[in-house]
Amino acid sequence: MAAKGRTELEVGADGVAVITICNPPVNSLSIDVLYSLKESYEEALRRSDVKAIVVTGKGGKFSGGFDISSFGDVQGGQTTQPKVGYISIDILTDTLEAATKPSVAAIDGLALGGGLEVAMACHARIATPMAQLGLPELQLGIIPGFGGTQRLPRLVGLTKSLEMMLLSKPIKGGEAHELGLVDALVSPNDLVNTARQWALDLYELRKPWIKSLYKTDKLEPLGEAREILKFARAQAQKQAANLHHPLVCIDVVEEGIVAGPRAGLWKEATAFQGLLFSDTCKSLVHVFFSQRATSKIPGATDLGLMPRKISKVAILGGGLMGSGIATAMILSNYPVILKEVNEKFLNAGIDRIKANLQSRVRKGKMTDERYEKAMSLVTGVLDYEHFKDVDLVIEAVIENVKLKQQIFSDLEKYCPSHCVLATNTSTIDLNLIGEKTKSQDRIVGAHFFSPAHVMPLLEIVRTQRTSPQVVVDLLDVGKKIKKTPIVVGNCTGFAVNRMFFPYTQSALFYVDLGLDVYKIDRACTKFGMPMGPFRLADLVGFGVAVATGMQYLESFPERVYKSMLLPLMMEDNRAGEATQKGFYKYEGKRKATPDPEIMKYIEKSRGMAGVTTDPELLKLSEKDIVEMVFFPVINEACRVLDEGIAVKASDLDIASIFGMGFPPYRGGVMYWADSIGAKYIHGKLQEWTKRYGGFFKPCSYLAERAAKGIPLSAPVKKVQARL
Ligand SMILES: C[C@H](O)CC(=O)SCCNC(=O)CCNC(=O)[C@H](O)C(C)(C)COP(=O)(O)OP(=O)(O)OC[C@H]1O[C@@H](n2cnc3c(N)ncnc32)[C@H](O)[C@@H]1OP(=O)(O)O
Repeated sequence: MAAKGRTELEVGADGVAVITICNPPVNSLSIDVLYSLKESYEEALRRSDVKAIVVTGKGGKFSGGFDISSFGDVQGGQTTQPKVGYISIDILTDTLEAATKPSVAAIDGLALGGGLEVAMACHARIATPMAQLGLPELQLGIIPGFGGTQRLPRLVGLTKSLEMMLLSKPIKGGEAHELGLVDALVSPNDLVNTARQWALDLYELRKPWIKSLYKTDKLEPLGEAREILKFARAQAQKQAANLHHPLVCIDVVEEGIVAGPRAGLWKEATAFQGLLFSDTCKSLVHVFFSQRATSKIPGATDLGLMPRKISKVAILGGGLMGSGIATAMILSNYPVILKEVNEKFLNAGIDRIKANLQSRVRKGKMTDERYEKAMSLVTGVLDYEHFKDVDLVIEAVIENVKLKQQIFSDLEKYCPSHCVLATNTSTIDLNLIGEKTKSQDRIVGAHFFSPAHVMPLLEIVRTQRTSPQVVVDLLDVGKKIKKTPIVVGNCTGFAVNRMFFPYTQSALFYVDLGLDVYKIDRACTKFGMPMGPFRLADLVGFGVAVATGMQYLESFPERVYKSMLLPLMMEDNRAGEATQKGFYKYEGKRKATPDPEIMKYIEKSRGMAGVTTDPELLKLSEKDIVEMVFFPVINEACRVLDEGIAVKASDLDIASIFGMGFPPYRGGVMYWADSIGAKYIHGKLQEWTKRYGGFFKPCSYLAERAAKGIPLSAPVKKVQARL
């Protein structure tokens, strides 16, 4: 089998051996690369014409870390792994760091995970200002495994190193220099030459020859270190109580501080090995590759089309969504025309954009200068005069079909013929919106999630007539504004909202049957959702929830539960967080407090539904509740796949994580479903159908796969995808 990457060794007349990591696209450290690194080092150490060593990466990237694509093979036992500690101790510590010749890492682009760990085993590091350095392993469910838990605290101190590891947050070259992680900052053109000179300076002892593993000056005294570790443990528990590996990371760091770095390295190597086989790691690696796969769209991105240049964007509507979308655009330097119907609404829209940006300034994420520059990209208008040279329009007005139809026929008149015409509707069929135009080939959905400048998902909706070029254009804009796109087909609710509609629906149903609102929310948050269905309904607002419900009722009447609870509460101006009261009370800073008063609405709703409460429901465990809320979501996700609305199951995993906050460490809704098994889910849905009725009826896709033992995520063959 051909080697997966290698290193190259080149010895200069100055006596410096430059070892270059070559494994495109990100110079990941496959086992082949690591063995080759060891061989190159051994050769450099052997050769009498080599005085010192520089390690760098090909093509302006040091290394993106250990080869994640090999994790699957390792977990499945398809490849034999080196013995525990071989890479971190035998290669990086006892070959690189303990070498009799000094080495310097020359870092441009990425030095992530194993990449940074290799660099930290060198005796000095030179970086460019734009280089990104970090240990993001925890986002893959593992811990740094090549000595990072030991060397990073010794180079930047405990507090900063824990922050970088626990938040998987890389830093730029400049900050790394200030912290002492890198020794000098230079331009990319000077990088290798400066590193060569530095290596020779080390060789000549003109500069100190430092082994990071044995540095102690940055480490806090033991008492203080214990306090920092205690605080980190509490924070890790608070942020993700279901996750074990952040605590393992802290334990391993502690071991190095208490028992010495060599003991720390051993503990790290053993823990790394164990975590590599955990369900959390498997799920998070699935998420990593699924996220990258969302922008590979059959029939669009495989046609060799290049995205067209989008120089100017127009947004219609300066409400919550429109202003959020405008904010996302200007943050990525797109000039934006914001159109409203009158001066008052326009000013309110501009003020919202200002408020979005000011909040970033307050949090220290944006300078005043950058704020001014971003705001200068927005032009507020009341007519279509400025639309003659726009390349992309995003309509974000209220969900009214007639209004949208009018707008799209106006857009056809005023925008140039190449302009992409996008709508941010969250539910309305795109064919209906474009019905009065002849521009169906350039009409597309650009469904953002609120707040649009924060939420990472962009649902791109394609009708049967939308041209592949338009999809490619929008994918490119999505990438530039740093969104994760999923491309889906056209139907009421599209993929994301449709899949998650049963989340609230089933919850409302169980409340009528006697289950407690807060118990349901608690079970869902313990499972890992950012909020339960009732807290979510409060956040979205009952008005929106009811309006969306009406759309579903029209399209899928057989599986909409007509609860009266929301309309009843709305009658008393109890419509969610915006009215300070919904299922919770809101006082002060968005703190949600349970409110016993809701019982009177629940009792009335139960009476109107004519249902008797089911005492069996009161005995349910949290696991049962989670199943009862999520299995209908899985059922709908299966329909979405079966109908070809989504291309692949992993897109729905990403949609559930980035659109709804489904816990990534469970791999997304379909991945989680397969971990439970179609047969079990089908059996439960059938049982509830008998007991409670048609809302739970398993769809044919689910029934068939359960019967045949086929995973729900296995590719859909029989239907022609609607894309
Ligand atoms: C023992 C050690 O401690 C363990 C480790 O090192 S674990 C690995 C730690 N490293 C990481 O977590 C970094 C993961 N990668 C990333 O965050 C991002 O890919 C990046 C910042 C490096 C680049 O981002 P970006 O430029 O947007 O490109 P992106 O599309 O993500 O990646 C480009 C390609 O490289 C692949 N890739 C990125 N990092 C990789 C890695 N570490 N291993 C294998 N493939 C990798 C991606 O899958 C993608 O492949 P594709 O083109 O076939 O889809």
